[in-house]
Amino acid sequence: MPAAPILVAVPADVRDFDNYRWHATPDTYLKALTRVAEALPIIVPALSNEFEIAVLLDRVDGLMLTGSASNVHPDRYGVPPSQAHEPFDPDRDRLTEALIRGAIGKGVPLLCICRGHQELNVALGGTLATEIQEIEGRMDHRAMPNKEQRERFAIRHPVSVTPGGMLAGIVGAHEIEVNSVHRQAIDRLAEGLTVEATASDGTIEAVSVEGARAFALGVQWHPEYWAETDAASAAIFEAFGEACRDYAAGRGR
Ligand SMILES: N[C@@H](CCC(=O)NCCCC(=O)O)C(=O)O
Repeated sequence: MPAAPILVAVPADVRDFDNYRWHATPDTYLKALTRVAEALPIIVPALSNEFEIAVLLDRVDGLMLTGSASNVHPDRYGVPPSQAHEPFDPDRDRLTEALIRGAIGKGVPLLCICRGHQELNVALGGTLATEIQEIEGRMDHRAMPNKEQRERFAIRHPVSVTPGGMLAGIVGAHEIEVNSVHRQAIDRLAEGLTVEATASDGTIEAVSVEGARAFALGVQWHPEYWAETDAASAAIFEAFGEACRDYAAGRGR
């Protein structure tokens, strides 16, 4: 880790355990940021009514959204909520929507993973499909239930990377193997997003923000899980770290 590392904001999930309400984020994302992007992660509590988003964004060099078992509340994309959409984390939804819009507006580098990729689409006006494994022609993108993390993240499938796109430039391949731990996916793509990768069943696996002033990428899979061992996963975190360093240098940090 450099002496003056870049600072990357990581919005927290809200979880209740041990008789407390926690604002927390999984360690895999934090280690991928420190070890591969060479960034210092700053976990941001999902208390967006307690501070100014703009003040936070003024102080960080990047924003990374993690995956989570919770789903974006369907009210945010105009679909009536049902049990199939649960569980929810409304405080995270409120925080991430404001951060995504603020980061894109300001040109802060943005990496959105799994739930984060779905949040990016919703924040820009798109919608999500739920329980996609029940839709005719779609694959099962869920992890095996009740297994250890090593086994849950072991199931891979290929994704086709859009030739000439931002992701292709990062991973240097037309096809990569990705892990898959989700049951929702982008349904209507938000205006302003470009598809960067798709699965063979048509699932949108990666997007970028058209005309973004900095790195702005969403991936439906989990590069953080293999960031130290898989070339494509490492390349995504390295490129994000580089973009954050460029952004920091551009504003004299
Ligand atoms: N909840 C959404 C997002 C999926 C996601 O972010 N998965 C990360 C891992 C969650 C886990 O470990 O269970 C969906 O299911 O599509």
